[in-house]
Amino acid sequence: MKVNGIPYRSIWLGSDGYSVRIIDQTRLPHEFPVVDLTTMEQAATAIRDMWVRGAPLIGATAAYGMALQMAEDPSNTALARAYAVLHATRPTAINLRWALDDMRGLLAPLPPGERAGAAYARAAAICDEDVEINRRIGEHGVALIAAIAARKSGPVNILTHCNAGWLATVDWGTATSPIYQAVARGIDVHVWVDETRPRNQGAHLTAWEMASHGIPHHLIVDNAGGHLMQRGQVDLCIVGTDRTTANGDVCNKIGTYLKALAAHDTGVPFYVALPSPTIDWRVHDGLAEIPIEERAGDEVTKVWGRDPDARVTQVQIAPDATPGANPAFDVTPARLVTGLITERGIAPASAEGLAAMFPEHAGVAAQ
Ligand SMILES: CSC[C@H]1O[C@H](OP(=O)(O)O)[C@H](O)[C@@H]1O
Repeated sequence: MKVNGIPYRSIWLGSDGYSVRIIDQTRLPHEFPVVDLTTMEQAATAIRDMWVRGAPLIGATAAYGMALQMAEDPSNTALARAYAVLHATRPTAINLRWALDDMRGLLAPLPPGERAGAAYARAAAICDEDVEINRRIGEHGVALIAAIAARKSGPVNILTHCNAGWLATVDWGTATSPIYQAVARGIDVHVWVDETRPRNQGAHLTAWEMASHGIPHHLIVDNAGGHLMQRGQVDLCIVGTDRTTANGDVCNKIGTYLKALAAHDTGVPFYVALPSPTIDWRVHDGLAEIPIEERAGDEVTKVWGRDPDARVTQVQIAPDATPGANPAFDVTPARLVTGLITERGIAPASAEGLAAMFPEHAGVAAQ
């Protein structure tokens, strides 16, 4: 997307043809630092410490992490170590394993001398594929927004949780792609942006995306969504996902389940924007099988922001003696999901719905 009129992706190859450039998202919205990754270990750090985050972008960064390793040392030992180090960075987003399996499957059979070139080419292709997938998600999802706009006066009020924007992907975003495409078509929208404690990806990232794009929006506390739904102030919920099971259970940022419960109770449509690499076809019970990342407690007891002297700093909001508990994701059962907006169309949140949309995976899902 454009930033001050300049088109950006969230990850791109440096002009040297070797380094990988990213935006350090931990510094947004107050700074926009572009960082050069030059080693696999730096790519792992970027994922683990959430300089980059969002399932598709995590996968893309891991793919380039493998390429950086192959450029430095294309041996079988280095390939295995790169897979292990990158895979250990974060446990929940399936795109990480998907990308690493894709890269290892490509590279392992190749002679070491051919691995670096193949790795960079495949990492670039994964990025391009993500952009096209998200563009298509937008094309399918915008119809939902247009249908609401056709039957109401005033803006279509959309609630989203965390950041499933272009910053969470290579471009367009998943949950935001229908919003961007609605705006491009002149549809009047307004976005309720959940701040999304404790990392505040909504406040720091989604609000920044909406403001940068001139899209009307308000930042709200996570606990306000149900209240707004009860009062008819939310027409549609669209969220992202980090891993969706073969039967449509959706793992996403902590707090998503509570929004889905409120939407179900108030009759607000609750859609999940779902690129197919985020489907884990081997999993059928999200609650039982999806690993939920536990992050540091101080992400709960401390918060980042800009002080009156314009310094980006961290302050403590709880007593010294108070530990934080910090599950980073939750699982929304398929029964609470109105539909899954994929790059091929909108599917019911069910095994049948996903198998019909992606018949080539039906065999794996049936196991
Ligand atoms: C398009 S995936 C976005 C997804 O990723 C976020 O998690 P995190 O920021 O921790 O990587 C969040 O769950 C978003 O919905």
